[in-house]
Amino acid sequence: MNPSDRASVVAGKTIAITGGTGSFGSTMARHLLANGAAQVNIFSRDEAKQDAMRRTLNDERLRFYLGDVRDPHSIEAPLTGADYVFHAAALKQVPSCEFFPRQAVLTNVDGSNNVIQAAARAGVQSLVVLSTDKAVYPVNAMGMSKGLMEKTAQAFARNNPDSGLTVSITRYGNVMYSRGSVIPLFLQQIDSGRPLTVTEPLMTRFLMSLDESVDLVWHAFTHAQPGDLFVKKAPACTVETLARAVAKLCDIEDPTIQRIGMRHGEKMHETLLSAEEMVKAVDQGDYFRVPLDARGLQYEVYVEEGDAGIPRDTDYNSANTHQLDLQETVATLMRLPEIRARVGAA
Ligand SMILES: O=c1ccn([C@@H]2O[C@H](COP(=O)(O)OP(=O)(O)O[C@H]3O[C@H](CO)[C@@H](O)[C@H](O)[C@H]3O)[C@@H](O)[C@H]2O)c(=O)[nH]1
Repeated sequence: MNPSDRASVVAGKTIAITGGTGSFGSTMARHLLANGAAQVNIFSRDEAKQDAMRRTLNDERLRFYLGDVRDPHSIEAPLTGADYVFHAAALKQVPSCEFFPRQAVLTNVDGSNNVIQAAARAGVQSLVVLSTDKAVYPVNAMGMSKGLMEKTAQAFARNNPDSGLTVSITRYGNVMYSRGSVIPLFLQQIDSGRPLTVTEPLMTRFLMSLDESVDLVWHAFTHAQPGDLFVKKAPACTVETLARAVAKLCDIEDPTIQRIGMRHGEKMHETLLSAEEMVKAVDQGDYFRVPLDARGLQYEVYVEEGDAGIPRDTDYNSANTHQLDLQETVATLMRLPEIRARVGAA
């Protein structure tokens, strides 16, 4: 989609973003304002971040709402009059959700359901909920709660075919340089002369930039049918390659690597689409779209009339996607503004 198409979609519209002060939310807000949105409602729990965003963006089309997705009343005001909603509010840290799984359920499952119900009541046209590769074949509480959020969104679409609300889902992998993630950690370790802590050298992760995650959400909300799920195709690399690439950018050819082992709830490889989803996935070039399974519970009808094929494809994971080598990983990192600023490139 080119920039003028984006403008035609959001010009004059009101858009609400839950978790709007996070890195996704604030980047999306900038895009929406630049494309002529009439109003952008930022909903989050963090008054200090809201104040900082108000000062930094300094745009009277921004409205700020304090609240928590766990509190259904607090969501009503920012969704009233909204045409589109992006639901990014979540508990996202894998280790903390392992220690407090009930908190993950309250925010990621119940809170997301509150957002979906409030959006339907408010007459919102399109709601995109943000999920993660960790929701597929989940092994940790964060991924399990995000998986249930996806099921809640799909069930809403299946159970409310006459609703004016289109709910869709985007899943993405690791967003490079996101707060608390491994790339800024490796840079800190280099700065303080410490070894680079690598969990398992051969562990792989999909790599995406923040801009690519925003592109995916744009793609979803301009192409979605109710209940659709979208992923963006992405390359991956091993964490050892990532560590060596970050070191190389700092002119260190042979960094000291300390192996620390897997953390709570981690997987060796992440999966963006399960084998079962790959069977149904529509290849849209840079994206896969997985349509809603809109069947009811009377499966015999579908076996006689429909496709009784058994899922037989393989999943789309961070070990079978394109693997970036050291040079490619360096080049990928160099596309990030934070890295370019750091190494003094133009
Ligand atoms: O000291 C460290 C810390 C992490 N890692 C590895 O680096 C990779 C990335 O780790 P991290 O940046 O902490 O991200 P993840 O734990 O993979 O989770 C991130 O990526 C998810 C998408 O997969 C998001 O949903 C989460 O919110 C986000 O924290 C993983 O393989 C880790 O094992 C290391 O090697 N050394």
